[in-house]
Amino acid sequence: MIDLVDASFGYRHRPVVTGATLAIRPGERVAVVGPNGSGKSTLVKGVLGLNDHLGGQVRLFGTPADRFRQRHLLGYVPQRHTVSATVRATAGEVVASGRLPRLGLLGRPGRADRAVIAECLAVVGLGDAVHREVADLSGGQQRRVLIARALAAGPEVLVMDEPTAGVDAANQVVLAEVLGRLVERGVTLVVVTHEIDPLASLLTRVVTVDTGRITGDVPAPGRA
Ligand SMILES: Nc1ncnc2c1ncn2[C@@H]1O[C@H](COP(=O)(O)OP(=O)(O)OP(=O)(O)O)[C@@H](O)[C@H]1O
Repeated sequence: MIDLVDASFGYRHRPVVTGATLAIRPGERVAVVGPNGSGKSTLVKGVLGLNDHLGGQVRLFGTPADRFRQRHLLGYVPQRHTVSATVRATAGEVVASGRLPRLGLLGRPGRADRAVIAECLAVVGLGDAVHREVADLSGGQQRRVLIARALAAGPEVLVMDEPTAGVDAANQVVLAEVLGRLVERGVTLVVVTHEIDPLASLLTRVVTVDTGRITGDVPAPGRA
């Protein structure tokens, strides 16, 4: 699904991650760990085409990244605690924005799209929040709205940047349950995280990044 060979990524032509070789297969649940500033976000953003690809190969679903057009197959939950306090929108509207890549020429959601949007909110445990303003939701709930938004396009791989950061213990359990439901549906997960423990039962593999390099790639604890 994701295949990097000696790949480098960075910003404004300055490399941050170099020599990254990594293959992620369907059904894997991969944690990306490492110190602050080591390049974890840069690595996953590079896979998603959100920064500069400065060298090496990136293939997505078997296609070189620069020719890959099925972007909806890769969902992304960015590193951000909340949606945005400056945007007034309902949870349903935010999730609908994630459906845009799958809408037809008219760009208006039909009945089937609305059903997908409702289902995505249900998967993240917010089935009753479709008409609620996101600004009125807690930080953990807003994080789950962002996961639902990423799911709305029907991705096969979900890349999440620190989904549990800044979320209290109770909500971490809820988030882990949400991710467990995604795993049951066969979604492949790539999760940048500082906290492996809340996700331990889900993970199959742990990739370590340090000073811009992949320095470790091992089965998750208990899977060796
Ligand atoms: N948009 C950007 N423009 C320029 N440099 C950036 C940008 N984003 C990150 N960097 C730099 O890239 C390096 C790695 O940052 P990155 O966010 O990938 O690390 P990280 O491992 O995800 O860190 P954290 O755990 O703190 O989120 C840092 O030196 C950072 O300053």
